[in-house]
Amino acid sequence: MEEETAKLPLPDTFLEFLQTNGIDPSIYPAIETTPRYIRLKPGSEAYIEDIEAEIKCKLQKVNWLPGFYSLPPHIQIANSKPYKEGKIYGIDAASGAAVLALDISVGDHVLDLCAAPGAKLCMISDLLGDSGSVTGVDIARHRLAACRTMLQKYASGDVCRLFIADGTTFSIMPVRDHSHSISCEYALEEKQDTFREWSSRRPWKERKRAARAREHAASIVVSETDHPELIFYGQASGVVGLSKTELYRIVSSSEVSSYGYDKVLVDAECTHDGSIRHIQKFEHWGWETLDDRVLNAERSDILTTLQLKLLTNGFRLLRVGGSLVYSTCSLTVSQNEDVVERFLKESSSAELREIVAAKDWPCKSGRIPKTLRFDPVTSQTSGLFVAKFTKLAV
Ligand SMILES: C[S@@+](CC[C@H](N)C(=O)[O-])C[C@H]1O[C@@H](n2cnc3c(N)ncnc32)[C@H](O)[C@@H]1O
Repeated sequence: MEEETAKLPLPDTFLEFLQTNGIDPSIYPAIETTPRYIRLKPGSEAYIEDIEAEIKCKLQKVNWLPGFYSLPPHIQIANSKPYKEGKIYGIDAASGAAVLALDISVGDHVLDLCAAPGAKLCMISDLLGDSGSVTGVDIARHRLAACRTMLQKYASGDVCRLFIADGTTFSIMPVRDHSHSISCEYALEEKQDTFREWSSRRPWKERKRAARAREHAASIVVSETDHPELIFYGQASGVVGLSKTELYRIVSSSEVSSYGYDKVLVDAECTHDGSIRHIQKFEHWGWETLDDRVLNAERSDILTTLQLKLLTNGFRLLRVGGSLVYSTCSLTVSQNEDVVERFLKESSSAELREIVAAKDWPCKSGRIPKTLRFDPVTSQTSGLFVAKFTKLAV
């Protein structure tokens, strides 16, 4: 281990950080051998041989994760034809596992509270097909715009809607009743105030208003007093034909218990220290920037407070009996098990659940039983922490 650590190009401050957090530094050199992963767009199975020919390598099926294939670490897919044509997604297998942990069923209404840039949201949407709905929320406009581009590229957006919003206060319910979108009478009554089919060419007035909002928004942060800005909705997302009053309706907690989301993913903002490819980028960015983006951030309470708030609000929007998955690509205890413990202490209706599918996954248990940790050495994936909760009736 000492030999491996000595070979790392990691600065001492980061090594100290890893030691303090009980993180094995040998996960970083493992980048040389950790495979990359792709997920096939459903319907592209027939093109496997063409895809292999285009990216010039054999795809290895990931037996524990349907639709996923591994590639040697040096293979780049971004300029390949199948990637540009939307036949394959670049997504780590651990991220795929976090989505599978949600156990999505046909017709589910799913909330993805930190959605951008959207690899998991696309997977959720593909699992739903043309049933249910996906609501993606993110506070960063440019990142959520990239998510919209991804949905359009893969033609996966039909049941999706995307809101720029603060996930700690987001309150919009899923649209369970789509009858408004087929009722002409209703559409006529609400004509002035009703969402029509989404188009990238927004009416002039709306574009002007959005541009004004952008100017006023302090950098990327959304004003808490504004309604969340809807930047995309698909034809079957339940938004078409809905009035703005209906969309932004405030609901009581008892309504949420029955009509809230069936599944919620909180893939929370974190220090990304488990993402080996992210950490590798500091070689280009300059290791000194690691201090601000990882080390100081981890030391500050702001990040863990944000994570707890995102988890708490995501859980608030869940219906009774629904499931929530909390994940981060940090491997520190403070951003994972500690957040889970604080949340369970404060939320009497929350119960930590075993992730049943995980019996076949190459990961280990977190410090709290039923939570999971993926890392490059154990799992041959990027680092990820995953915990699953259900909402009890109290
Ligand atoms: C780990 S990334 C999510 C990755 C995403 N789930 C995916 O699969 O592509 C965390 C995201 O949280 C967003 N974020 C940070 N603070 C937020 C907040 N208060 N509300 C909503 N999103 C937030 C960031 O902009 C970032 O896009």
